[in-house]
Amino acid sequence: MEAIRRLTHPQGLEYLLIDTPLCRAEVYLQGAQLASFTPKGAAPILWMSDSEHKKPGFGLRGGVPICWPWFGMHEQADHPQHGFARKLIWQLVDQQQRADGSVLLTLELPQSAMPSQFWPYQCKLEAQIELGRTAEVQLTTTNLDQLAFSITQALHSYFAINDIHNTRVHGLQGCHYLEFGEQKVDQQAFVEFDAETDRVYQGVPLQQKIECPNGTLVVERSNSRSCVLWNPWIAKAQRLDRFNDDGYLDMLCLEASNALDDAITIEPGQSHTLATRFGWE
Ligand SMILES: O=P(O)(O)OC[C@H]1O[C@@H](O)[C@H](O)[C@@H](O)[C@@H]1O
Repeated sequence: MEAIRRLTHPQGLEYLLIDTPLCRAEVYLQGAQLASFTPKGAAPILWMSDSEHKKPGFGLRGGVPICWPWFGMHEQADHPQHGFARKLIWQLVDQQQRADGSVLLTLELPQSAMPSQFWPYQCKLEAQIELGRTAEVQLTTTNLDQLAFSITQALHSYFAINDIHNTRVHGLQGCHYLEFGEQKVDQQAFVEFDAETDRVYQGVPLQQKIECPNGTLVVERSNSRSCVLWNPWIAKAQRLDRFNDDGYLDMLCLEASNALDDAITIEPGQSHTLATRFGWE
């Protein structure tokens, strides 16, 4: 069987199915979205909502959505939450199987697909997804305009932690975060969960570990000044589309971001690459 196959989901979205001695993964062209990733012989690393219908035009609720060129709500109400890149069709521009058994995919969001009412700048947006025993997603923004522009962004990873009541996140002790409008500091050695959690940590170390019953996930970020920790808990799970009421029990988002005040300004001719890498320890 070929290691990389291009398939079409029954609802119409095209995706790549990667099956190598190292891992099995799916990457949707919509949003350049890594939708599943399982190292061979190990538990799945990424979570996908059981009620996700995968219809074109909806961001997939799971895997690693790419939030770009802004993260979260925009100050202008008609701008979609988390930007537009996650709902558009990207192009596969390169695929490689490397000597070490890993696969490297390169996808690009064509400028012509970018809605000019939200994004008047000329730029190149490229995602590289490397799939081996670990996975890495890199998002490179290159300014091809005459003017500088600023972005916020996130690689919004949904991790399959199999029991939120028995999950701890390490690597955030002493870090400042903003949650529901309040500035706080994490005092404990680890974060545990017993309520809705929606935090933007700023100036955090570049590695966190998520300890859950399936094992310990190591999550690394680069060129990421902030990270987001999100679990909707009971009431928000009930409000969310394409999210089962009990979906909050086995997912946790730990997102590589440049969010809020951490906007990145990119000068003409310059590039910026945000990346995250994750795998079982
Ligand atoms: O429903 P969306 O647009 O995919 O967003 C999901 C969540 O994404 C998180 O990153 C935000 O911190 C949450 O506030 C938000 O609810």
